[in-house]
Amino acid sequence: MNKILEIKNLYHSYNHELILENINLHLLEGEFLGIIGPNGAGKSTLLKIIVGIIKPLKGTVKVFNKDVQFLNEEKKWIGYVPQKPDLEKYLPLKVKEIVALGRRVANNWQKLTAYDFDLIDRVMEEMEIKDIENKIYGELSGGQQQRVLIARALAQEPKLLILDEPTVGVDISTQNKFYTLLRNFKKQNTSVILVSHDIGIITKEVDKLACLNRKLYLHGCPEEIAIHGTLKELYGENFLFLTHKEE
Ligand SMILES: Nc1ncnc2c1ncn2[C@@H]1O[C@H](COP(=O)(O)OP(=O)(O)OP(=O)(O)O)[C@@H](O)[C@H]1O
Repeated sequence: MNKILEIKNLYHSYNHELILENINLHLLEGEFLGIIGPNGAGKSTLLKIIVGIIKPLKGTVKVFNKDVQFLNEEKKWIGYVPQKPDLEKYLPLKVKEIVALGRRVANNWQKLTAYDFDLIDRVMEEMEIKDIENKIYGELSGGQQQRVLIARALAQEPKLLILDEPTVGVDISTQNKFYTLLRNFKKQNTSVILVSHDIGIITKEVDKLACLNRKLYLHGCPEEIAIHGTLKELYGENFLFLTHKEE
């Protein structure tokens, strides 16, 4: 199977403080990787490096077998839902216009076709925002905005979908639909990287789990890795709370 992502000996620092240390991981086509770790562990930073927003201090990051800094056309195959999007940018836009932006990236800013419009409608229906398609993004609730951003990424039909805590502020019913959607992606061979604090759900849904706290503690199948000991190491005794007291 094709390698979608390969990270080797990655380091990153902010203001001389090491945030990511010797990270090595890879992702195959159609795989679903979950990343967990406490606040400040470097998860968002790692995603930003994978997307190419931040240049790492050291190490290599290959996406679609190419150095991420040199991606051109391939950039449109990456769908990214950031944790804290730049809201100002979208304020005057309607919901359907933001979702269409995702589609425009994918079709190289050409005139939208019937297929594009159909897809935009479909993802809005899937994320249950069709009824608010004419509302202004900046006037929506946090959870609604999050659904719009997910729909925008889906409209890109990405080969690699990167989600930074996408279900924060989203109600349970939408969360469930969202995870069903992610399972469908797997069938279409889309690779997914999901950062979440919901360890209960993430360990159930993903193929591979990466436990990060500046270093990568574990990277493997959730069933195979000794998650109990690692969570304790990552989170301290509070890990029981994080795992819904199931451990
Ligand atoms: N632009 C920046 N400049 C300086 N420090 C930063 C910057 N971005 C993040 N940091 C710091 O780097 C560390 C890792 O941040 P990051 O957002 O990657 O963590 P995280 O694991 O995503 O955390 P959370 O779970 O709270 O979202 C934190 O200590 C943060 O304060």
